Amino acid sequence: MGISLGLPGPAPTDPGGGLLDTFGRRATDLRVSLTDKCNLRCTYCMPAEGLNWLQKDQVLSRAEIVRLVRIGVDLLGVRELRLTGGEPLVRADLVEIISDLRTAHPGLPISLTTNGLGLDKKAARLKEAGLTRINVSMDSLHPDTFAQLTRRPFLDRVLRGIEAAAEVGLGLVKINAVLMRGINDSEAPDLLEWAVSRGFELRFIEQMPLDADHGWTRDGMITAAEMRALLEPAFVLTADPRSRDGAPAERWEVRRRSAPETVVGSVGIIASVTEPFCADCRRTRITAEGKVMSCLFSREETDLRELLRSGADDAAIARRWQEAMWAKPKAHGMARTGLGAEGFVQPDRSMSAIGG
Ligand SMILES: Nc1nc2c(ncn2[C@@H]2O[C@H](COP(=O)(O)OP(=O)(O)OP(=O)(O)O)[C@@H](O)[C@H]2O)c(=O)[nH]1
Ligand SMILES: C[S@@+](CC[C@H](N)C(=O)[O-])C[C@H]1O[C@@H](n2cnc3c(N)ncnc32)[C@H](O)[C@@H]1O
Ligand code: SF4
Ligand code: SF4
Repeated sequence: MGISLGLPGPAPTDPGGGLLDTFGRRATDLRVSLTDKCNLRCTYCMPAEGLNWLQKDQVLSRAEIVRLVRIGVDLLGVRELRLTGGEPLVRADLVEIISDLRTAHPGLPISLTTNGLGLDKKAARLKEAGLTRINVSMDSLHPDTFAQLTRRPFLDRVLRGIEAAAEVGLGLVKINAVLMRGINDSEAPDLLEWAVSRGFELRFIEQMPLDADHGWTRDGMITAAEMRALLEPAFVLTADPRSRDGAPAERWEVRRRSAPETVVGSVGIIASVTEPFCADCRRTRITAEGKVMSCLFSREETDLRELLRSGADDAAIARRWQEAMWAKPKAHGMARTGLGAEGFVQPDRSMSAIGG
């Protein structure tokens, strides 16, 4: 695939141009999906029966991942790396991949987004291999609600994983919770109390239309404004003075209403639907099978695996990556923001198959 028709001129081809798009944004934050497989079936992401998993040889190998990251960092201005999936912990060579990446890039921030299953056994090795930080997804502290949302009864195992990550010092542990109406929305204050009392940074996430079941509706989702209202009876939230710096999460300082003089932590709200942050988007994604997706909602994908496997040199791969990013849509895969609005088409890929 080349440059989209109608773009103002060709993509910059000197590597110094970085991963620039036609709206002047430069991607410096690389998200690599290590696998499409997962051991949970979250209702807002996967269908109950799972998906047609990629064959082993369709998935990027350890060496291919390391090479792509090196091209991103050394030639294209990537400054931060996130490993995700699917569920990255199901990848047997995860520790080795991180270790290779750390050896190649001693100063690169490398973080992992995971559902936490099996993290209790791997946290120490991940830290030793050079992982900088970790985000763990956990939507509920009630076993039944957790099982309803993930279709698996594994809350205890996730909690053990979070504890282990904190114990080995995997940076500031962030917890991701998608709020779903009538399921876990009433739990928002309890989740926040749990997180601040343990020193974790909780982030509430607006549900996006990226579920394989296509069950998302604009009216059904919990908005950022509702999230803040849900927290208000128990907490005072004030804008966090730290710079947002292109992050999806808008951060708020948290004080308990019962003791409003003390800041007890911070909470993030990720409002991809109602308060989008596309104008400052710095992301480039690579799927588990080696396709560049310039936006979570892109309908265009650019294959790098074929180049990797056909002997192309680094410069050719960098150029194809630059072309893909040059064609990045303005917002939400379109020329304007508007998830669920008229003209919006949900991508064929669900969140797990993109790399959330
Ligand atoms: N619209 C949109 N939402 C995103 C994007 N990247 C992540 N998100 C949302 O943000 C949530 C949290 O992502 P994480 O992988 O935990 O990390 P992060 O918030 O990007 O990064 P850190 O705060 O630095 O850890 C995801 O579950 C998505 O719902 C993006 O590029 N676009
Ligand atoms: C796709 S998962 C991949 C990593 C890992 N399996 C996990 O769950 O953390 C990454 C993040 O995407 C979020 N996510 C999945 N589907 C979503 C959706 N439809 N809307 C918003 N966030 C979603 C999950 O809650 C999780 O925090
Ligand atoms: S959100 Fe993460 S844990 Fe849940 S089904 Fe999707 S990939 Fe798996
Ligand atoms: S929807 Fe696309 S443009 Fe908007 S923040 Fe996400 S990846 Fe960036």
